[in-house]
Formats: sequence, C-alpha cells, structure tokens
Amino acid sequence: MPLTAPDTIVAVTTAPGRGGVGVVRLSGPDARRIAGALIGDRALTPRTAHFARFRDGQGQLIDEGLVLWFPGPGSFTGEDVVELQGHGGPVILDTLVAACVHHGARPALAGEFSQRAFLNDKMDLTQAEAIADLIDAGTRESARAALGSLQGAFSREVNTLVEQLIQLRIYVEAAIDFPEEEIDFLSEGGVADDLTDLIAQAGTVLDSARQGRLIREGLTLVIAGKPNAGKSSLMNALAGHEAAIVTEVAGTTRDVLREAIQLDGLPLNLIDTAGLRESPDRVEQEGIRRAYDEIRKADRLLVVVDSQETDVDLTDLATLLPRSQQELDHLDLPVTRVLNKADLSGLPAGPRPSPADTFALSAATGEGLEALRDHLKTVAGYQGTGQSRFSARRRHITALEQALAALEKGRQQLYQHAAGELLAEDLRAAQQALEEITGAFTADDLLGRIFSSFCIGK
Ligand SMILES: Nc1nc2c(ncn2[C@@H]2O[C@H](COP(=O)(O)OP(=O)(O)OP(=O)(O)O)[C@@H](O)[C@H]2O)c(=O)[nH]1
Ligand SMILES: [K+]
Ligand SMILES: [Mg+2]
Repeated sequence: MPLTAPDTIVAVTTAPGRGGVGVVRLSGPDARRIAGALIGDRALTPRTAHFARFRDGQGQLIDEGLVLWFPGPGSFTGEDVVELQGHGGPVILDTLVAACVHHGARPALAGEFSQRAFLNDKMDLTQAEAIADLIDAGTRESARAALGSLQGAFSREVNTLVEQLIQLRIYVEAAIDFPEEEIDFLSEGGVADDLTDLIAQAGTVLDSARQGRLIREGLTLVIAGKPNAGKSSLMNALAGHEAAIVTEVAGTTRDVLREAIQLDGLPLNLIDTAGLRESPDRVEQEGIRRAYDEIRKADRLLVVVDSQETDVDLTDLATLLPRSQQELDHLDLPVTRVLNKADLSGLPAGPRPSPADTFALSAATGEGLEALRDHLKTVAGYQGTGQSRFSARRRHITALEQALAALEKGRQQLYQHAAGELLAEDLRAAQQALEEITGAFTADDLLGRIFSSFCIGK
C-alpha cells in the first residue's frame, strides 16, 4: 500500500447550499495545528464538542460554532481529523476553508477523505464505494443494500471465496513441486470437488451482486413506437401522474422525457420518445434521432403498438419501429411489445400467447397494466424487497464474472489432465479478479477512477 501523502486536506463536507449547520473537515498531520490557528490556542478533548469562535488569518471573526477533534488513527480517515461546525451558508463555509488554506491546508480532491480512509485500512474498496452509494441511494431498498456493503457484507463473501481459493492454490502449487506424483495429487485430494464448490459459491455471490446492482441502478426502459400509439399515455400510466403531454396530434412528443419510478423497490428509469416515422419536420427529425440514441442505451425496449392497427407483424421490429433498417441492424435488445388501446380494439387485456413478451392493455383505463408491471419485475430478475444483502457496481460484476470464468477454465484443465501449472495459473487469475473487488489487489488507475467519481468532501 502506498503511504498516505503527508499533507493536510480541507473541504466543506456537508451538501452545497444553505443549511442550519455546515461542516468543514480537516484531515492530516497539521489538522489540529490549523484548527488551533482559527479558534485560538486552547485545549481540546478528543471526540468532544467544544464551543469556539472561528477567525480568519487577519483575526477577523468568521463565525461561531462547534469544533470536534478526532486524533488518528481513531478517526474516519485514520489521520488526525478536526471538524468545524459553523452556520450552513456557502460564504461562511468557503471563508472557513480559505482560512484553513491560509494556515497551510490544501483543498481536498473529490473523494480524497474516503481514499485516505481506504489507504489507511479503515475500510476496503467496496465499503468506500458503499459510502457513495448510500449517499446517492434513490430508494430505501438501495440505501439498505448500500449499508449492508458498508458494514462489510459484500467484502466478507468475497474474502471467504479468496481464503478457500488460497487453500486450493497451496495444494496445487505443492503438487507441481512433485512432478512424479503431480497427476495423482491433482486427480485425488478432492481438487475437483473443491473447485466445483468454489464455482457454485462464486455463482451465488454473483447472483447477489447482480441483484445489488439492479436495485442501485434500476432498469432503463425506453418506450418507442409509431406516433399516437400511446407511448406518452403509457409513461403517464406507469408513473401515476401526467408527466408527458398527451394529445391526439401525431408528433406530440419531440424531446426525450425521463421519469424515475419504482416498482416495489425496483427502480425503473422510464424514457418516453418521439413517435418514429419519416417526417420532413426538422424538429421532429431531431426528436427521432434522439429517440434512437436512447434506444441504443436501453436495458429493454417497450414497443407500443395501437392494437386497432391490424396487419402488423409483431415479430418484425423494423415494421414496429419504422425507420431505416440500418438503425436496428446492430440492436440486440430485449423487447416487450405493448398492444395499447385495448379498450378501443376489444382485445382482452393481459399477456398474449405469442409472440413472447407481448401484453394487451389500455393506458387510458389502466386495464392490463398490472400484468405488465409483474412482467417487468420478472424480466429484471428482481427478487423483491429485502432480498439484496449488499449493493454492487458494474466493476464488481465484471470481476466476479472474470473470476468464475478462470475457475471454470481451471476445472476444464483438470478434467483434461493438463499440466498443473495451467490450473495454478487459472487459480491465480481468479484470486486476482476477486481481490480487485475489495481492493486487496488494485491497479492505481482503478483507484483514481473510483475515488474521483465521488464528490469533494466525501
Ligand atoms: N381510448 C384510448 N385512447 C388512448 C389510449 N392511449 C392513448 N390514447 C389516446 O391516443 C392519443 C395519442 O396518445 P399519446 O400518448 O399522445 O401517444 P404518443 O405515442 O405519445 O404520441 P406521439 O408523442 O405523438 O408520438 C391521445 O389522444 C390519447 O388520449 C388508450 O389506451 N385508450
Ligand atoms: K400524440
Ligand atoms: Mg408522446
């Protein structure tokens, strides 16, 4: 682990804007001295609130409030930390930060407090990420899962896998040292069984991580189709309020509209788009171009069709989304078809026998909407509230998938009686992938990327 830079950093650690109280945090070897320069030379009892007057470099009074001293290593960052609690106005807090800088502190970079906590072993990488996830949580479900990660639920599962993997590696490496008996050592000794166990356990952790990512990021659904099919009406029906303008004029929606909703704790990012058709109208053309931009980024497409229209081939995306075939050529996206206006066509509301994932409903009356909601939860793989033990990010999922692939490859080598070195190499790769999750093994640029996505003050 690299040593923490020996300077002292400072930032406003409460949210920007006005509040009753705002907190400025100092961390580093000079934190106590710099605080002393602001509040006057006086004794501070660790972890105890003291009333103080804060003065700038010229001795001018800035504010009065509380000061708290946390001597390292028993602090958030593991270094000496001082928190100055003043009144929560941006001018006051910025002036306090400027006074700290005047006395030798450096303005903190984004995520630098958390990064120091990680470098000083106060928490591992998934826990540091969980702080950001907890603060950014948009639903109670995702906040609960982030708290699980913060308390180490995710790291513990990964560490258990790593410990078992290390035991297996010790055995395999030992076997390699005895070339005469290597094959026997590997075919006996339960290596295959241990490997199979490990693969099953890693699969379970991967499932939980996928669930953790799902409740954190949700599912992005793009609602697309021809003009007047009822896309905006469907968005409003799902959102439960009049988010989008609905009129009988074809081409009503032009801009991309976004609504964040949740289905029993599953976040859905709904995106309503302009009706797709050939149009000479410049504004409409731009709306259609943007619609395709969104479609490319979606997790799933909700294609809305007016069920009064007979003669549509529901299996052919190109006729449902009338635009040059080119746009759709490289589209590999799960699709749900919605046959809307069932109240007008007389089609019975509910799931249709074919093609798969097709639902008749009425956005106007709400008939058939519940079946669509259930379907969306099912295709998302959502297991319901209380089922996510920890939060996870894409990079965690990728690392777990890499570890699983390496373990699978190792098992194949074993079955094919390949040289022990090949198995050993796969096990080593699996361990490295797992350790990237907790940060026991990290490339420096990975750390930079993770912490720079935090806000300043975290
Ligand atoms: N009876 C009935 N009318 C509907 C239904 N859904 C939408 N409509 C009507 O159909 C018309 C078009 O609805 P919109 O929601 O604006 O359709 P859209 O697909 O968003 O249209 P554009 O934004 O113009 O592409 C409006 O007059 C709606 O009131 C439905 O389920 N039943
Ligand atoms: K319309
Ligand atoms: Mg619309």
